[in-house]
Amino acid sequence: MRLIIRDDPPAVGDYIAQYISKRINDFEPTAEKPFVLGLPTGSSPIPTYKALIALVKAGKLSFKHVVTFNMDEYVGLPQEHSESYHTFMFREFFSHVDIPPSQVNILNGNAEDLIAECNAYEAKIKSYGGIELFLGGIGEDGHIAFNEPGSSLASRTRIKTLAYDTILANARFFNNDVSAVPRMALTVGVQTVLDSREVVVVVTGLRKSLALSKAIEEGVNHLWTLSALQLHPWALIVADEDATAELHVKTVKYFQSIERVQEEVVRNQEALKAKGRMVQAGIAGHEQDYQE
Ligand SMILES: N[C@@H]1[C@@H](O)[C@H](O)[C@@H](COP(=O)(O)O)O[C@@H]1O
Repeated sequence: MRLIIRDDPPAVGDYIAQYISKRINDFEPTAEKPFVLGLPTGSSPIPTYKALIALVKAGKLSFKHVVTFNMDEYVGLPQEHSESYHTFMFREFFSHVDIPPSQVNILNGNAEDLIAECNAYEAKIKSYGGIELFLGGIGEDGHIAFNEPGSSLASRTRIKTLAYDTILANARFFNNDVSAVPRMALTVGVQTVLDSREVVVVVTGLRKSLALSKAIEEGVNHLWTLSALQLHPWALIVADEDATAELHVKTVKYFQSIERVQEEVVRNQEALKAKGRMVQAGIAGHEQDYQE
């Protein structure tokens, strides 16, 4: 796992957008071989979405051959409701980039058969050969997607009852009316996230600091579902300074030293590539990056 620390949410957003952009561009997606991207909602990814939109507008990135799968959706909230994750995604991101709407996948929380909807979602992800990169956020209780404390770490897409903490936290999007927050959601499982080839998680703000320390400084634990990332071979958390408040100085220093080494490795790899050796050795793109 790697942890990158930046000063504030906009700097976190810029870092992640550059990172995702590089991944997509290196992948060279086509209609036959699209880049499959998992996406979250919430306020934390908004700076990333803004920075990705800017890259598209600058002609440096295209979503034409990207297929997306969103993490979750409320159950029973009309799709056109201002706080449905469907509305959120089009408002904050999809309407501003060149992705064909037919390549956007979001769980239908109003499906007649919710279990069939979840199973079909898993099957559709599989039909694309899995998710290349899953971007995620976390709740204050360390949940990823809507995998609330106590969720099975082997879980897949399913119906979830929201934890009281999450209902309270999300009431801010419903005029602070707790009774207006849906009680259930459809969500990808922890295992669905772990199955993707790469996971990138944005963690910003002081209110996420306890969850971050629980997830990376303690053991894998179903009460802090983000901690399952410790089992992933290619996981990256990008946090702002505020979110690191509960971490040990030693932890922060360790990850900062990794970042320095990583920069050096990437520089060396790029120098080698420039000399044409990488191509001969058959090493290209994704594999050349440094991983802890
Ligand atoms: N289901 C979503 C999560 O995917 C998201 O990570 C979390 C945090 O939201 P925010 O970024 O607004 O703190 O909110 C909801 O619970």
